[in-house]
Amino acid sequence: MKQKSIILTGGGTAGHVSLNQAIIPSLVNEGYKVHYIGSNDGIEQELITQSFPEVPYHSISSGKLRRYFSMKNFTDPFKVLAGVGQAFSVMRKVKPTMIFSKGGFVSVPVVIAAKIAKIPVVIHESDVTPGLANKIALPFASHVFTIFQDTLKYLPIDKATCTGSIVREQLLKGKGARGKKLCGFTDEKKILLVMGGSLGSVVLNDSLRSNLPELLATYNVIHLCGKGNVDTSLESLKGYKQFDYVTTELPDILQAADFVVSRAGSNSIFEFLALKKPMLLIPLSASKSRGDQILNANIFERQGFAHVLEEEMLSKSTFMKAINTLSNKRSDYLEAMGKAESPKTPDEMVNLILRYEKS
Ligand SMILES: CC(=O)N[C@H]1[C@@H](OP(=O)(O)OP(=O)(O)OC[C@H]2O[C@@H](n3ccc(=O)[nH]c3=O)[C@H](O)[C@@H]2O)O[C@H](CO)[C@@H](O)[C@@H]1O
Repeated sequence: MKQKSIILTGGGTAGHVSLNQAIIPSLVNEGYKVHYIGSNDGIEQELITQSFPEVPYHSISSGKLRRYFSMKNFTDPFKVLAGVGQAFSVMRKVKPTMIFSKGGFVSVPVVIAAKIAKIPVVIHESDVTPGLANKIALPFASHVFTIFQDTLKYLPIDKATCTGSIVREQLLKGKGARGKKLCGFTDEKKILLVMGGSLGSVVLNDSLRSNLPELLATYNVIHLCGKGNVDTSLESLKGYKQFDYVTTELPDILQAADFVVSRAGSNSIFEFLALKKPMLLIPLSASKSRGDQILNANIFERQGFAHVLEEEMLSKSTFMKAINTLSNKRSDYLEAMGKAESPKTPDEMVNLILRYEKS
């Protein structure tokens, strides 16, 4: 029997790739030949080709979908059109039984091409409110899966299902001792992990660094600061370890951490929840985004998993005060997180997705 193929897409930031990384091993176990369509300059190319060399990566052209005025708004539709053509020819060659899209700009031409090629599309939305790319993709999709229950109210009732979170299995297998060794931490101080999402956050980086002398008196700090944001002048500081972006090291680093300070991208916060890490969330403000992280963060705070500090309220003193709250209420957060639903396994998610493939 001929091996079945499936095409995954999604990118722009790691938040639009994480779930794909999680399900690739399960799809391969199910006997599928997995292909990936992404852009040629997005983070997805590195994440997929480095971890899954057996997955053919097809890069296409795609345009950014902006909510603001830019001259590029006149040229990008042509890039999207070119991307549709490129994605269509990949589909004719690969003949997939379905497309799974995790969103992000690059997924738009892929989903449109799938409609033209009459290939079923399933999409996934991990934030409370659907992102722009997924909103555009929705009419072309057979089904949409969500992590948050609240997302269902923004979607057609007959084609949406909430599955809860899925965390890549590798992240659950870290060793704290290895994480500490990697950072060169030898004393018994608690470890604070600061992570500004997959791209890093200048706001979080600045807040942390302005409080470092005070923080290092009590904590060891691991800082995932984003590509190009390592401050070499701080490299010799005892108890402070910076990385721009980590891949295979992340499970050990997460395991080593006692607390987390983070943006509120949905993949990250569900990973912290799965690993029971009390978290201070500083969501990306509504002035810089559609406000999705604020909604994600508020839901976590209501459930007792997180303390939230709005970006507009962020200062040297509110940052330190929030860290103290996190530390003082650590056992309350752990108790609430202990009662949370466990994430779905990648195998369970794959079984749900494959229900929509072309027979
Ligand atoms: C600026 C922006 O558009 N942010 C969006 C983006 O965030 P972003 O891409 O930051 O997404 P998430 O926080 O959801 O996920 C980040 C992923 O990167 C991984 N990671 C991070 C740092 C690192 O060094 N190594 C590593 O592997 C994390 O484990 C996680 O799986 O997508 C999210 C999910 O749609 C949205 O909620 C965010 O609003």
